[in-house]
Amino acid sequence: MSSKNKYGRIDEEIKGYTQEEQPGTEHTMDPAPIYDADYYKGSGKLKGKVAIITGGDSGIGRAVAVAYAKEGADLVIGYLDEDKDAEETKEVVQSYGVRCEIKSFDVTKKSECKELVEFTIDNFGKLNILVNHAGVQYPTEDFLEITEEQLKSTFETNVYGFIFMAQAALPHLEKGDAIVNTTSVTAYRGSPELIEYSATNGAITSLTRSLSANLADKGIRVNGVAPGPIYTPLIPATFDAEKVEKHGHETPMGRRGQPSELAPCYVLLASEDSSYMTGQVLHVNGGGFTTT
Ligand SMILES: NC(=O)C1=CN([C@@H]2O[C@H](COP(=O)(O)OP(=O)(O)OC[C@H]3O[C@@H](n4cnc5c(N)ncnc54)[C@H](O)[C@@H]3O)[C@@H](O)[C@H]2O)C=CC1
Ligand SMILES: CC(=O)C(C)=O
Repeated sequence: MSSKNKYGRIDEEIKGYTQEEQPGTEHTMDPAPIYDADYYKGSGKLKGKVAIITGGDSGIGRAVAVAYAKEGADLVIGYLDEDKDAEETKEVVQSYGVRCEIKSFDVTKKSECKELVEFTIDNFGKLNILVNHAGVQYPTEDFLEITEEQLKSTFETNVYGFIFMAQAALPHLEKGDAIVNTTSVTAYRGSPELIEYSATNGAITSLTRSLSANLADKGIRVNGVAPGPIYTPLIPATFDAEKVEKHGHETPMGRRGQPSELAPCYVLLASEDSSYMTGQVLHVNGGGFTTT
């Protein structure tokens, strides 16, 4: 296990490199992302809860899985096809004494989203928390080169997938349960080369606000987290080596974030500690970006 937290690694310079395909893989990343902060101690905030995390095999999703495990939640991890990462996540999560099941699925297919939820109910008998995190991005400098296929993939994964998962989960959610959606800083400040991706994140932010209003009277809360530049497989799998090397350098804090630095926000939004919060987005981005 490569990434127990060391504060000393947070500022680490990273030499640029890339991965061949998306989704990328975490077990091939060097240095490995930090997903398990040893200063983060659980205190039973999610004890007895069952959570689904889409895209939970790696990156931010993996760090959320580890923090949820430390807080006592049983987990189902949904992911596209990165079996080795998913197995590794399952192993780490289980080391914290909770149950974890993993399932490969395609979030763009409504039927497979339904199957992931049914798999959860079959294994755990209930569902309390849905973390919508699976996503794709295709950096494209020339707006005219955004193909219909790319547009479809981005919207079907990042927007349709979130809605399909929420629809599948809703019949099982009760008062006190929660949905947490991952959006992005790009929804708030735009991105010249992630145009349709930023638009999907704008949609996720709006979805979060609207669904929160729709479900408020049921006592089901819907909130979001908007990460800035975070070191995950998505980055070397989609950006060139120079961008990977400089990722996050533009932020006021002058560095990329690590997945472990976001996980506490996902714990907060899933737990009773945020019982009067709904329709909100927490911004974890190294500072300075517009957050309204
Ligand atoms: N890493 C970053 O700098 C930022 C990431 N984000 C968001 O984080 C999410 C990406 O996660 P990261 O943790 O960065 O990277 P990651 O590469 O670890 O995660 C991507 C996940 O999406 C899943 N996925 C992709 N297509 C799928 C499909 N069709 N069906 C099921 N699962 C699918 C993959 O299996 C993988 O687990 C996205 O929603 C992205 O918008 C937002 C802002 C910044
Ligand atoms: C900011 C953002 O969404 C990425 C992927 O860098």
